[in-house]
Amino acid sequence: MTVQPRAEAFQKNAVVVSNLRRAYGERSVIDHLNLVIGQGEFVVLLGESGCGKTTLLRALAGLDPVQGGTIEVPGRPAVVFQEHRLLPWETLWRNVTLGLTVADARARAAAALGEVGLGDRLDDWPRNLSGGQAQRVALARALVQEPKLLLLDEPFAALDALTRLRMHGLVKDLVARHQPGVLLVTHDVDEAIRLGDRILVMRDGVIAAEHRLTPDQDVAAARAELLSELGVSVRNEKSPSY
Ligand SMILES: Nc1ncnc2c1ncn2[C@@H]1O[C@H](COP(=O)(O)OP(=O)(O)OP(=O)(O)O)[C@@H](O)[C@H]1O
Repeated sequence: MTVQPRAEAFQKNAVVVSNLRRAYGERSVIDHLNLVIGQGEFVVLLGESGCGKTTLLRALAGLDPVQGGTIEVPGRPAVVFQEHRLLPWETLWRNVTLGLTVADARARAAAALGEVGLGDRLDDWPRNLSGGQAQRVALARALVQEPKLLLLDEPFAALDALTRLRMHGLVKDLVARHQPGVLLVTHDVDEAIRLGDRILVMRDGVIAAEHRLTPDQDVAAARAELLSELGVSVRNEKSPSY
């Protein structure tokens, strides 16, 4: 279990999770988990299938009840899922501002869609979008809420490799501009290294390891270490066997 330095917990707009417990019946899936996400910090949660990543994300989103501990989130988090979850009967700009009660909704949607490169598609329909474009609309819909916490549950997993790389660049830019705290759930070690300021390796409902990445990071070494923590054997650092 990783306990963050106390100083971080007092940072403005930080997300603070203390001693979190989430159980299904008698079975604990998350047990005494502690986590701090600073404003503008990009945290990646990496872990094998079934270790509790989505459970943690859903608890942070306020979608599920918890059985112990506390979660402090500034404002209402925005979530982007693996599927875009756009409403097919609404135009793109209406999808982006659905649930927002603001007078200038169309202008806000135009700005958000502009930021994801779809400023000329306001009146288009979800059915006319590629997978990557639909995920960009989902991102615009999240960012238009100006969240202090952005939760990303494998939003790039269904995209082809090239589109995924482009989305990484876009998300990195958007986060730098808007400065929400981010928690990204992924299985993809390279995605974690590319995007994260900090990578948390989750195992059996707790954070088993933590890596803070620096710009001059030795990527091959970080990848080898993460794969080993995930229990994946590698033949050598340059050609991981996954
Ligand atoms: N509604 C539920 N009822 C009972 N058990 C559940 C429920 N949802 C999840 N679980 C269990 O909780 C554990 C963690 O699930 P979770 O979906 O958080 O894992 P994950 O790390 O996100 O996995 P994946 O990477 O495959 O999505 C699993 O053992 C799963 O079977």
